[in-house]
Amino acid sequence: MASLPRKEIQSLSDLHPKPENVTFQYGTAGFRTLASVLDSVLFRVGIIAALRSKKLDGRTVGVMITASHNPEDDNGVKIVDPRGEMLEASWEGHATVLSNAVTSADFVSALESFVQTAKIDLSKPTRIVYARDTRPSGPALVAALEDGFKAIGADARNAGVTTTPILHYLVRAINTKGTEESYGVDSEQGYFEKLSGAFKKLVAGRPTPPTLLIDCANGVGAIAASQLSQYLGDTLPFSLANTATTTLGVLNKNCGADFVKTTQKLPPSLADKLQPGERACSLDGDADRLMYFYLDERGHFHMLDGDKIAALVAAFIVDFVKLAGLENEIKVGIVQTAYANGASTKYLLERLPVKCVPTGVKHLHHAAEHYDIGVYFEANGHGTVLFSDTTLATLKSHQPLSPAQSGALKHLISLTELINQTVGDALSDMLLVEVVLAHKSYTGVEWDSLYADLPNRLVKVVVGDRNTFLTEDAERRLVSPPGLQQKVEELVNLYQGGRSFVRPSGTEDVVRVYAEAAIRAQADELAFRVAGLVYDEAGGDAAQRPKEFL
Ligand SMILES: CC(=O)N[C@H]1[C@@H](OP(=O)(O)O)O[C@H](CO)[C@@H](O)[C@@H]1O
Ligand SMILES: [Mg+2]
Repeated sequence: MASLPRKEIQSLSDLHPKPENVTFQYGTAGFRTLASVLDSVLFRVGIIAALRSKKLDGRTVGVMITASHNPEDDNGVKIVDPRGEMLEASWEGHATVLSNAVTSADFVSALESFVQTAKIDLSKPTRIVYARDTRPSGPALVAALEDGFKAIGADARNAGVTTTPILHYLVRAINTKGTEESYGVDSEQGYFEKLSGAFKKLVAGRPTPPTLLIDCANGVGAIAASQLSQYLGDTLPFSLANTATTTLGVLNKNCGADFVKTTQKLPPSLADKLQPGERACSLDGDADRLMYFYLDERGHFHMLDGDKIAALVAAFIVDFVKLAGLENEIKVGIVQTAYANGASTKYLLERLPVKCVPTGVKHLHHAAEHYDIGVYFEANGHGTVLFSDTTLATLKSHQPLSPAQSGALKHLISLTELINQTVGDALSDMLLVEVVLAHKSYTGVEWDSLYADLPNRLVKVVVGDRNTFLTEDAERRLVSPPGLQQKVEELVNLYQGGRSFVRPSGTEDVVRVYAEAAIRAQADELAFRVAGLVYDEAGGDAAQRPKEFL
């Protein structure tokens, strides 16, 4: 039986000491915090990822260094499983424990006991592919990660600076290379060719759409989008904004998908670029989230978020399934979280099965796998469409009975290639939206009119210990602190069309309050009343109470 290279690990680990007084947690988005404290975490993740690969018989696992839409000074790291999916949940706990071992010696002992209890065969090979976004802290963190690889002797491929979804794509492409399930050529070029090739088939014969303005959040999406444009040629003209990937201090600042979703406003930098009647979209810092928006004829801003994308895309896919004569074989379903706008849930429920799951992509992804075609989107614009293996086989073997069926079938197959099924992918989703808009001859206005969003408000509440907040029913109800849920409901009942829920964030040290109601002023009032209630119940200091809380 091979054993861990104790000495190498310990001596390299000494170069990456764990900072005192910091407790790390592998949460919804992996490890994510201030970049300045993450050095030891990266070193250790190098080793943990290697063990994960060994545990999976040497299949390739991914490591992505990014803090997505969070501020530039943050960074983070997450491990990607062989099918391009998020790390299996049980390993999140192991990663947390290992990252918190105090000294190098403690870390090595913790590793040894983990290898034993998890029954990891150390003689297995190790394969890893890793990448980072454009954050200035990236290179140093990559170096720490590489020390981890070196310590355990991992065979690791550097995919450089790229988007999170491209890294997920690479993982799946590497692991399926040369098999029947081949996901594509395992290079960035392979990714761009796959997406652009499918897009061109789907829009063939249609007029060139008006130029799309893309806000790249000054992040890695700017690099990927500009590469993509070379593959698309004039099939989709776009112009890029917020592309300053090397300027300090601008990443995600007053721009990007999270800015648009949380402020429900046009990024100020686009004010002189977007004209009334035109559509645009924003990516986030690692290009896995997408928000669309447009200015109406009077210049008013309208947001088309993840819920609107889900509604647009799901209806389109359902139509093609019917046109292809497959409505009995292939059932389409939707997955949302409690943050989905109530109006979207109502609209979708009238047409399709809809499931609500807890926040976090892995929950949505797993639930979507239960449908033949599962469409999932978080309201914040992270989502994708999954085609089950059976569905893929059905699409391959189905014999169309008419030219119309044959055309629809071909389109469905192209959609399976256009959509990055490993994870939400802003660029792939953007092409998907553009395909639907082109087929339906929709502008932002027609798309927006599918349903009218209920006004809503999201508020953060800083509390002493967010872990005292526990929820049930896909986070829609609080079970602890005791009695609080009932008080929330009493407030909700005072508002027409009111809905509100309270849950601890998985990525920030806050409790989030969401509220919606039939009119804007009421949604705001309900949110701030519930926030005040939460603050007071959690023993918040009266002197520090935010003045907007009611
Ligand atoms: C309200 C909201 O947008 N929450 C986000 C946020 O999670 P929290 O657990 O709410 O902090 O970050 C997650 C990871 O990016 C994302 O999946 C989720 O949708
Ligand atoms: Mg992101």
